[in-house]
Amino acid sequence: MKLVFIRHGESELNLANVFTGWLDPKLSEKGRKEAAQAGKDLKEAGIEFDYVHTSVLTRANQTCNIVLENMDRLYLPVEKNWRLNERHYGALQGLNKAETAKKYGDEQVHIWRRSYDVRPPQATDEQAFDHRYDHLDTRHMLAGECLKDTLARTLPYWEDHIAPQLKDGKNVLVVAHGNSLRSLIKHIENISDEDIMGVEIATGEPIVYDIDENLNIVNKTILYKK
Ligand SMILES: O=C(O)[C@@H](CO)OP(=O)(O)O
Repeated sequence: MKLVFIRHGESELNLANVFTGWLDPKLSEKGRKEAAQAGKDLKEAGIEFDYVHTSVLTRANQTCNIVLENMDRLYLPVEKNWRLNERHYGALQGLNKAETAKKYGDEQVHIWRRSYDVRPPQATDEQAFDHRYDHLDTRHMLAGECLKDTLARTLPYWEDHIAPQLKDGKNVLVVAHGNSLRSLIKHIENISDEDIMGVEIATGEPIVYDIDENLNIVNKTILYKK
């Protein structure tokens, strides 16, 4: 079976070097091109999907549509779920990364960005959750996550939605975010808490796994043409 992860194309806030998390920017022009290229590369590689999963954030939804359009597969079923959202960046959301590093130091910002279990400062509930999360009990949700927290809410989605489809012999595409994908990669590749700090995911590059029926990874390739 094939399992493919794609981080959304560059967003307007990636371009502006702003902590994004659950903020909802659109793709930049470069981001739209990256998504189109990813779709073309997947088509050229002859990969067919049975199911598609994405978050409830615009940059991932746009990427998903552009990828499927370029594969001539817009008809595929797509499931959208908040559990695949980017890691919630708490009170850092909306701040410029370089300015924040000047204020708090590079080391502190690196810890907030890449440590496995240090949370960023929490946002207030009003800042943290917009109307699309009204159906969830946000009182019990974190308004600022470390990667460990992100994994705690992506893992149930993996176990209940994605893994059963792979076990059933289906090919699955997941279009999500740098850190929601890092959390899933940590899980499926069994990466240590320390080593995951060094794992970076590029925008718009399909990560293609061949998976056996026990969900072991047989092969991993990254498709890119820049
Ligand atoms: O701002 C964010 O939400 C993420 C992804 O763009 O940034 P970082 O590289 O710090 O994980």
